[in-house]
Amino acid sequence: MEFPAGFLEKYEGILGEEFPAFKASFDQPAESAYRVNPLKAKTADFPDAIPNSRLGHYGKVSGKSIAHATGLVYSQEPAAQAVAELAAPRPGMRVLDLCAAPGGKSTHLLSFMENEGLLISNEISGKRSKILVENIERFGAKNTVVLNESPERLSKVFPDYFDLIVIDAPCSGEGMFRKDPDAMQYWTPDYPLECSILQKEILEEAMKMLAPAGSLVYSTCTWAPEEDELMTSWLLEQYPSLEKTAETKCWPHLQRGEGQYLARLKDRREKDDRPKLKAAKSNWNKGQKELWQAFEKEALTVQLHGVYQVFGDQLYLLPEATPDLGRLRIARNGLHLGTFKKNRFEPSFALGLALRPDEVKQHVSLNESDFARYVAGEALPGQEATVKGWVQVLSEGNGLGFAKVANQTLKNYYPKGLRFYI
Ligand SMILES: C[S@@+](CC[C@H](N)C(=O)[O-])C[C@H]1O[C@@H](n2cnc3c(N)ncnc32)[C@H](O)[C@@H]1O
Repeated sequence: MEFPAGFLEKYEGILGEEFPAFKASFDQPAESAYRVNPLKAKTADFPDAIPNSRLGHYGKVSGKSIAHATGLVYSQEPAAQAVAELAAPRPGMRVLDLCAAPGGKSTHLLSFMENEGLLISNEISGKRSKILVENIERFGAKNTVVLNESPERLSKVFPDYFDLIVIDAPCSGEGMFRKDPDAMQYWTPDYPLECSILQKEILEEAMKMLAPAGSLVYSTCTWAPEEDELMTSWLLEQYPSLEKTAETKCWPHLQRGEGQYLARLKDRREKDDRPKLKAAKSNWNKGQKELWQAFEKEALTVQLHGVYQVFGDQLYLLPEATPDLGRLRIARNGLHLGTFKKNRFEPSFALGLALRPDEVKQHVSLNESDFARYVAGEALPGQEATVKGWVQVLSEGNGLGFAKVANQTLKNYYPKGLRFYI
């Protein structure tokens, strides 16, 4: 592997005797892994569990597999899995993932939250926030708002608000060099210092949003001390109420995985009354409420609770305690429930991914060959005569959207932008 000038010399100085093993690790293939999603109703036996990880397994999953399409698995290399494993929020917490796309840490955080509390998953880049939404939806999140904002604008809306903030910072990316050699193109000896300046700006805004007694988890996928240990020291100096409660660095010559640094800092201020933020409010009209309730009664076995908001003809459900998001740029206003059509309601694909089968009255289960036809957008004739109207489509026991059955044919609602051929 060709490294940028100055990179090997830097790590020879830092690692000393360990350096030859570090250098040799780049001759090995990058390590692949994935996590299993505990929010899904039906799981499976996956081999090769990662030691000391609650959800991780070594190995590759195909993006065209049923497990991937239904959100049962999420590909993430092993070292990156250490971040949310350390953060591990409890259900009911207010959590912010400030630099979230494409969603590796956010979906892992969700795995610990049991769909209770609130996750604000934020991504500054508009394009990347769309991929984040897709991944959050596939995961089946019911308690997540995706924002497309700068840290500065967020900190004005959420002062002292979050119990846990994860900052998986934009960084010099040295830990990705083996997996993605293109990541080397930006590296110069000064690049880590340049990244550290941006990281300080992001951390300053994050600290304005940390609730008293909250925790901040800071991570990078680089080994550069300027962005890792020195950044944590800077935080401890700037914010005397913080205490370091964990710090780890992952090296490819010492463990199976790529590069990662992570630190957890706990705020020692007394837990007192936080500023009360204005709550988000339902904004639907009577007719819209009736159309949703008619659908709920016809198709679901449960009633959904939260704040119902309509944008244009789209209906969303926010967790009960969501604050008013004001003028923030919203990429996903909670769970997308569906679309108001003339005198009827059409459920969304996201709702069919998020609901467990026992929350829906009718289902159509796809075998492997029907799955291939369904994700390619085909209608599926030959359904049972007793099945009519909205059904949740299941594959290997997990939801894969809603579809409508009429005249024994399943009409395909699989989103056009997600269709693929196997
Ligand atoms: C390391 S990546 C995040 C990876 C993500 N946490 C995951 O696990 O999938 C860092 C993210 O920070 C975003 N970013 C870049 N500049 C930023 C800034 N000034 N403030 C906040 N986020 C920024 C990038 O767009 C990128 O998506």
